[in-house]
Amino acid sequence: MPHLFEPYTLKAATLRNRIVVSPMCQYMARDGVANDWHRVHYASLARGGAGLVIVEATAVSPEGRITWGDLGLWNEAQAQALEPIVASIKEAGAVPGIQIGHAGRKASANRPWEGDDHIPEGQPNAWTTIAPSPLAFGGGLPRVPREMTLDDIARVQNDTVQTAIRARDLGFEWLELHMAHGYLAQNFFSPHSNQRGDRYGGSAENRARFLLETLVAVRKVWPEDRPLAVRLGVVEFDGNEAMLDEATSLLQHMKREGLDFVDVSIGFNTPKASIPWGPNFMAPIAQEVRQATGLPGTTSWYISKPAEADALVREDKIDLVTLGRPLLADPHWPYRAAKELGVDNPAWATLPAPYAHWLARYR
Ligand SMILES: C=C(C(=O)O)c1ccccc1
Repeated sequence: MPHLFEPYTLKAATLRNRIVVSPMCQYMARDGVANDWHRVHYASLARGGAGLVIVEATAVSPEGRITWGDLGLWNEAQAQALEPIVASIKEAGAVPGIQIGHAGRKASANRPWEGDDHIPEGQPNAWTTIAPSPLAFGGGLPRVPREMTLDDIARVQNDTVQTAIRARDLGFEWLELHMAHGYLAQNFFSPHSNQRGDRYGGSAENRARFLLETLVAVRKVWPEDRPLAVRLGVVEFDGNEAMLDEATSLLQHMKREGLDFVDVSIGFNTPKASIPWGPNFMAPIAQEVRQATGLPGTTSWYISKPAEADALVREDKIDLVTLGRPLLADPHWPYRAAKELGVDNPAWATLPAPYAHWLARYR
């Protein structure tokens, strides 16, 4: 059996294979409420055969959205709208996961295909952005965020806990805290965006404090038998070589506090980064982080070929393969990979009966 199609168990979650649908913002919500777009989107991805489907970055509060089209889980109407999505993912045989977070200084933006930039201040659908320090990201995101008070920090951490409780009660079985990609948690962790003089800024330990406190608070409400993960930007590709060591130290501490799994990603916290895009380019970094922390993990970015994805697992670089765009292009990528890798009965190994029956028949 190819390693990519071996089951994977972590705590009480068992994935039918090593393929993960990356949380990918759809920006199609209104007031944070999921709709038919999301129901079809997630059911299709789950029916395509992935082992774990992680629902896109879901905001813990209104000002925590990247754009006005982001999903939210700060109220009961949003929770109710997610119920059928959890059910359809499970019904298709995949594990339902969700990523939650706060956009920090990248918030209050237009949807990527409508500018990918900050909504001009004063426009009716713009809102005040908050972050550790009054430092703008730059480029198309020039707004200077309001510096968070200690009360703001406590509120956002409580918002995150309340969202985790709603996700728990909805039946999500895998929770990922979004601590990457230039959003709020990354804003605290990175010197590019955190120049606070209090206990949340300065040293690496202080810059990690918000992230660690949030992990500890969520762990207290997230069931012990359900995996708790973080997606963390461990490199910035901006010449700051210390960041990987700081991230590794943080993850080691998080593991001691109950973190179960890490999704190794990129900081995306400065427009000056020089990212070495290329096939599977994050895999060696993910392997290094897994070895240094003892955490199981995954990564994504430029992973697209079934044989290469299988090799990443076989060579113990990553435990799970997280795919984004290849699954948008082809939600049945798992079926195609199963065929290519020689899995017996590839249709029945990946697809629901109404599809598998016809694909396996008349061969
Ligand atoms: C919308 C993103 C997310 O939700 O993490 C994102 C941000 C930066 C790069 C890739 C994806």
